[in-house]
Amino acid sequence: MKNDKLVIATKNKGKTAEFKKIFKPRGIDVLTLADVKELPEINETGSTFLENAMIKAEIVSKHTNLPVLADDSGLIVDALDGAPGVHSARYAGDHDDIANNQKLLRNLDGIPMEKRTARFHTTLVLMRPDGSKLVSNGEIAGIILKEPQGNNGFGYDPLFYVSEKKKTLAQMSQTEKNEISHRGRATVDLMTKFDSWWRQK
Ligand SMILES: O=c1nc[nH]c2c1ncn2[C@H]1C[C@H](O)[C@@H](COP(=O)(O)OP(=O)(O)OP(=O)(O)O)O1
Ligand SMILES: [Mg+2]
Repeated sequence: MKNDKLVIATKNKGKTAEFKKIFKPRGIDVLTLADVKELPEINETGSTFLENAMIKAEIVSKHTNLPVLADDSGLIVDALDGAPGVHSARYAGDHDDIANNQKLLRNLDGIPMEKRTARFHTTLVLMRPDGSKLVSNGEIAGIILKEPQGNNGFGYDPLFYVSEKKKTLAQMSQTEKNEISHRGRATVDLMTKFDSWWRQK
């Protein structure tokens, strides 16, 4: 497993930091899209997390000729019939976390705490240039607060309250978040199959 390279197919700095923390201890050399030259355009046109993760994984693994891990994730809010869902990154503006959080709060205006239930979802696709792949999923349940709390993490973290921990994801350290988050859980699920998949070339 020494000198093995894995490209994380994300432009999201928050995701990148979380994945580096997870994969570096495994002796895997983690590259990101910042290391990829002449990256083709990636349009997330899928209607499911799986479709979008597949789009990212396919484009990047073909282009780099390396194994790639792609993450598509988002926030599913019950009172909004599952929105923003696959559109989480583009809910209010293109990758504008502050605008996205404000729009979420506006759309939940007047909704009482007990009806503000939500979950984060992650689908991971690990793919080789030959198209062979591993897929995993992870979720975490929470409640959307009426105002943000905490400065860690990224995206919707300051609004996402985890009852068991009595704090938001943005009030947790990266290690604490990885232990319980959708992304952390999807990664644990992936890792149960990873070692044997990674060795078979
Ligand atoms: O742990 C999380 N904590 C807070 N917010 C999160 C989290 N995980 C996903 N999210 C939100 C951020 C973004 O609004 C959307 C993901 O969209 P998604 O397309 O998967 O990622 P992205 O466009 O930011 O980066 P990229 O596609 O290059 O991986 O869900
Ligand atoms: Mg995206």
